[in-house]
Amino acid sequence: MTWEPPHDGPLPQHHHNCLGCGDRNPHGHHLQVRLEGGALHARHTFDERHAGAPGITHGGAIATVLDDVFGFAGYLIGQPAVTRSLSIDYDRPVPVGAICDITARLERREDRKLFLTAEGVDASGARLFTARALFLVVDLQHFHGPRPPDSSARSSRTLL
Ligand SMILES: CCCCC/C=C\C/C=C\C/C=C\C/C=C\CCCC(=O)SCCNC(=O)CCNC(=O)[C@H](O)C(C)(C)COP(=O)(O)OP(=O)(O)OC[C@H]1O[C@@H](n2cnc3c(N)ncnc32)[C@H](O)[C@@H]1OP(=O)(O)O
Repeated sequence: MTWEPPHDGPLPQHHHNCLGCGDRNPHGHHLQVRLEGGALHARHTFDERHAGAPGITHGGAIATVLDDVFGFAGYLIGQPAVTRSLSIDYDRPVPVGAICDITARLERREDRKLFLTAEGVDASGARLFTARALFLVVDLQHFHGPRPPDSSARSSRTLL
């Protein structure tokens, strides 16, 4: 079967329990990631569950969201890929409850290595954070380790 690049629009979640994008993870961010002109986009609002200092989003929550948005790069190339390295510059505090627009791009590919960049901005366009990541393409065997007991969470609408 020939793989075709996806069209602009919403991309499928990684799987239902994914911490970033899974629709059935009660602790998840429920990200909805879209492809727009070759870039990955997510509009997200962190809430009180994601606070570090009062009213300010925890840096780890931002890292989770960035990692997951980068994880959609697999859809750009038609192969799964996982994080090998993730680096974040936190430029400004991200207020809890404020809209955050995240854009990630695949800058280049070298064999299995995907070099990615991302930026998050607030509603006024001010930069909140930037990030770089190295993802490595893996085969589906990579995911065939121990499985969660609730295998019913998988469906044909998801990859895993
Ligand atoms: C059939 C159709 C499929 C269609 C698929 C479509 C879409 C896919 C969608 C979803 C995929 C599914 C879900 C996952 C996606 C997202 C979830 C969010 C993201 C995550 O949550 S994901 C979990 C966290 N993640 C991990 O759980 C990884 C743990 N880890 C490992 O499993 C191994 O670590 C592995 C396999 C990554 C690599 O292991 P390895 O042994 O194969 O590779 P190695 O380490 O040797 O590195 C290879 C080359 O990278 C160079 N290199 C290494 N580090 C570097 C650095 N920092 N800077 C520059 N270069 C570097 C080396 O120097 C070498 O370079 P060279 O090849 O040139 O020698």
